[in-house]
Amino acid sequence: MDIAILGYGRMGKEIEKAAISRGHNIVLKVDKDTIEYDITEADVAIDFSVPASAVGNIANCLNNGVPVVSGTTGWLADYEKITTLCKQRKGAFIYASNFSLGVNIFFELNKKLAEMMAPLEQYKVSMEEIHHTNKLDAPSGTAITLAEGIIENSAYKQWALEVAKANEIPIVAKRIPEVPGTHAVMYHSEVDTLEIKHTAHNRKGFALGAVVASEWLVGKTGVFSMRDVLNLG
Ligand SMILES: NC(=O)C1=CN([C@@H]2O[C@H](COP(=O)(O)OP(=O)(O)OC[C@H]3O[C@@H](n4cnc5c(N)ncnc54)[C@H](O)[C@@H]3O)[C@@H](O)[C@H]2O)C=CC1
Ligand SMILES: O=C(O)C1=N[C@H](C(=O)O)C[C@H](O)C1
Repeated sequence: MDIAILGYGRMGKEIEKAAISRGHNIVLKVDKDTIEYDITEADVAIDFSVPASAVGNIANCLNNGVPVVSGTTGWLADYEKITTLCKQRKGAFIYASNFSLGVNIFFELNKKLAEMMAPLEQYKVSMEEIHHTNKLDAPSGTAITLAEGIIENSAYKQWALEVAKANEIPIVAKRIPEVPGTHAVMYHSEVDTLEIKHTAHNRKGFALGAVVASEWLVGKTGVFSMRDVLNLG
């Protein structure tokens, strides 16, 4: 396939390597100083840019009939606007806060665990995410997806950064140089702590997942998630 990379930063460069290793061509590399480009040169576009540019980049793909995979986090206030546009244009779109296989299995475990812990009032949930110091958003998109998975399956109503009220899930966001991404969900009681944790050792899993998602998306119409790509039900 001919792939456009929108955002040629840490992830854009990793996606380029993963795509080439799977036999694809990179026909466009768009970054903040790219003045003009024709997105229709690509069979599919993969956006890992910055929160402020993601919506414009995705809309440009959908308006030009190019399927688009989005991994950029921090723009979800406009998610409905994008999914509406995708349906209007009969386009193809996937967003995932995290494209790695391990985290997508972690998402499923987290939902199942939340369901099991929900009746046990002696346990209080909390979350921690750790990322490199260049990250623009907090909490991470992955932490938000994990919190949403708990909210769907328990009496918790909302998440909050650091200080949480009753019925809110407290998320601590730490920034430490070079950390690719670590997420933990903890249930504390007076007698013990139950913890599930995912630690990314590098960015290869995110990149491979995004390329696999782009291969899966081409030829389809609709709004999809990694659950569809990985057939997780
Ligand atoms: N969903 C997932 O699996 C993952 C998501 N991410 C997310 O991907 C995004 C990018 O992460 P990194 O590559 O680490 O950041 P980065 O800062 O290394 O790269 C972002 C790039 O986007 C460029 N950019 C700025 N404006 C642009 C525009 N208008 N069009 C195209 N590019 C533009 C920047 O100049 C920069 O090169 C972040 O939102 C991050 O949270 C990161 C890793 C995994
Ligand atoms: O910015 C990053 O680096 C990452 N961002 C994603 C997120 O916000 O969850 C995914 C991964 O944790 C790395």
